[in-house]
Amino acid sequence: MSAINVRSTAIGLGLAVAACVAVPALLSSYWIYLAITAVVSGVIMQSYGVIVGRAGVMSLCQWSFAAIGAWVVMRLNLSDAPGGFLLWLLLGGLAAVPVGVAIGLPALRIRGVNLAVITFGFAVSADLVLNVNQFPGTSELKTVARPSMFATNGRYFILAVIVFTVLAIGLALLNRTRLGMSWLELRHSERAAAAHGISVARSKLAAFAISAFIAGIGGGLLAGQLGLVVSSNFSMGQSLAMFAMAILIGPHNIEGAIMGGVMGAIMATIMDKLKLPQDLGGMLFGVLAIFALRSGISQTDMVRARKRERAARGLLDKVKDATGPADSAPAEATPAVTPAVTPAVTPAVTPVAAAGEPCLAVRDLTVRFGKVVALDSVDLTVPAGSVVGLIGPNGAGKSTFIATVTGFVSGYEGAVELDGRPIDKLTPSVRARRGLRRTFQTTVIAPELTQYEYLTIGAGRRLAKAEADELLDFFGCPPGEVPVSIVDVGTRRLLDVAAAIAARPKVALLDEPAAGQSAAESLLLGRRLAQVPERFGVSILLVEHDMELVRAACSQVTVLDFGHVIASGPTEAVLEDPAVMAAYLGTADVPADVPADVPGAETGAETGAEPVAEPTA
Ligand SMILES: Nc1ncnc2c1ncn2[C@@H]1O[C@H](COP(=O)(O)OP(=O)(O)OP(=O)(O)O)[C@@H](O)[C@H]1O
Repeated sequence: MSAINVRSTAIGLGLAVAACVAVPALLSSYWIYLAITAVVSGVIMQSYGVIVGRAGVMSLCQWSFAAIGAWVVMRLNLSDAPGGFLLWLLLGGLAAVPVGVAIGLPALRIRGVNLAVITFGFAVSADLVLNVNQFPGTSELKTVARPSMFATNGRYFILAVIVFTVLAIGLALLNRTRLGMSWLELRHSERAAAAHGISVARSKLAAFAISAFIAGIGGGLLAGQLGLVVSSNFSMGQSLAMFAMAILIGPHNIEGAIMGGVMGAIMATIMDKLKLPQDLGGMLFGVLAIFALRSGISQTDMVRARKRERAARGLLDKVKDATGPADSAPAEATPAVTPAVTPAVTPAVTPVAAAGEPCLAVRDLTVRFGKVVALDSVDLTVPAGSVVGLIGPNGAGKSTFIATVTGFVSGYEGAVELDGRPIDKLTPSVRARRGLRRTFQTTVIAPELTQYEYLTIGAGRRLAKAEADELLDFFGCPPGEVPVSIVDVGTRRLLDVAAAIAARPKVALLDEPAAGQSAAESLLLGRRLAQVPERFGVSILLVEHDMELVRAACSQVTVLDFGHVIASGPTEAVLEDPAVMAAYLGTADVPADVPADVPGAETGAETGAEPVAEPTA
């Protein structure tokens, strides 16, 4: 499921070999030199691909990392250090890593444009330092000694292609790991990443470190190409133009890195031939990049998404044909839950408390937002092997309860215990890894992921295809290859629930998972959720407004009103309690199965966005 695409890799390798044969044999020395420039720029583009394209961090200082690589290579060359050029290249890349991590540290607290300003500041400082201090060897005119095998420009082109290819394969493998996929999730929502147990800090620092390493290698290659480098080779203008190009093209896709490299090399030549100032090229990319930023998607992402969606639509049509018109039967005709798969084959991954024992125990929980007391001394227990409902009118404090228990709201009073152990001091990502997963009222899933990939992120481990298929079938999601971009909002919520369950946590806290579903789909989901503890070994705390769903899923219900628990106990008894109906529905005369999202205005409470602080992971 997460293996590297063999066909694309074989085609890519074939093209690389063809270029290595054709370029030195067929092109004049001028064009060979330009081809080297394109490949070296392509290497540096790959560093933008990691930090800007995948992790979504606005880094404007990749050329400064490249300068560090070049500096190390030239320094080692000047002192005739042992090991030769290839070792120096590696050391140049490694030397950029601690600087990348240091620049990444502010990124743990700062985002977006503010972070761009910090990286810009570093690039400007590096520019100043390089202007004052020459690169080693420039005053002695000691040019970099290339390896004898790659001494000529034709041969050096081959070396550059080898380095580019090795990095591209390494990144393709990395992108399929949890770390690589976590970058995509970070780009879309740090909260969602933390809820999946991803350490936001570690992922961001890793992105900075790896991108700095690649840029450092690129800088070292440039030093080998030019023999001697000067500060203007790593100017701010260059950095900005490459950044703009990265936004526009999307160098996290291999074709984007190649196109970026080629355009970077050719643009300078075209400007030269047209006798136009070089900065004009950078400005042109800058303008185009603004359009890319506005649309939120790079050119290569757009092309890839269209291709993938076309293929997935075919797959969806096939599934529709296979299942026939039964799927489009009226909502009322929906039968009792009939999962299309064989009964549970996958045992729970995390050991859970014995059935009936408290798995999640919350005591005396009080949360204040200024003068608003969102939760007031709330006690709630989720016994192992059960589905517990948490209901109440809009603004009662349900989402705040989930956010607090999962660590997204700090500074609360009370105690939260998971499997008998206090977790109050833990960050959201650590709580998630301990076995507490949550979904959000507003689902944010990176649209470029397939459902399989999203489940893998949620699971936090390699997921067998059969296991992923079982989960998707169980929750009624389309086939796993279908990209999230063409999945409707209601199904994305189900996918989110499936991803939470895929982790086999001790408890999954689901915040209105049925929003966007029809009444029949919602009822079906309720019946499915009721099976989850036995089938997947996961207990559930369910926040919902749909009383039919709550009846179908929950054995116990706790009712909140203005942050207070007003009732708690077996579902039917609680839902028929006149005090609950009065509080929840506004009148005891209204039947309990009327959807309860209507009278929220009676409380005068705010609804909507997730009331949480930024994750502290
Ligand atoms: N970040 C915040 N700052 C200030 N007040 C907040 C914040 N988050 C929540 N509140 C308030 O806390 C109370 C509980 O809100 P919460 O969103 O938890 O209710 P809810 O029961 O989940 O509502 P809904 O059913 O509409 O989702 C509300 O009065 C809300 O306005």
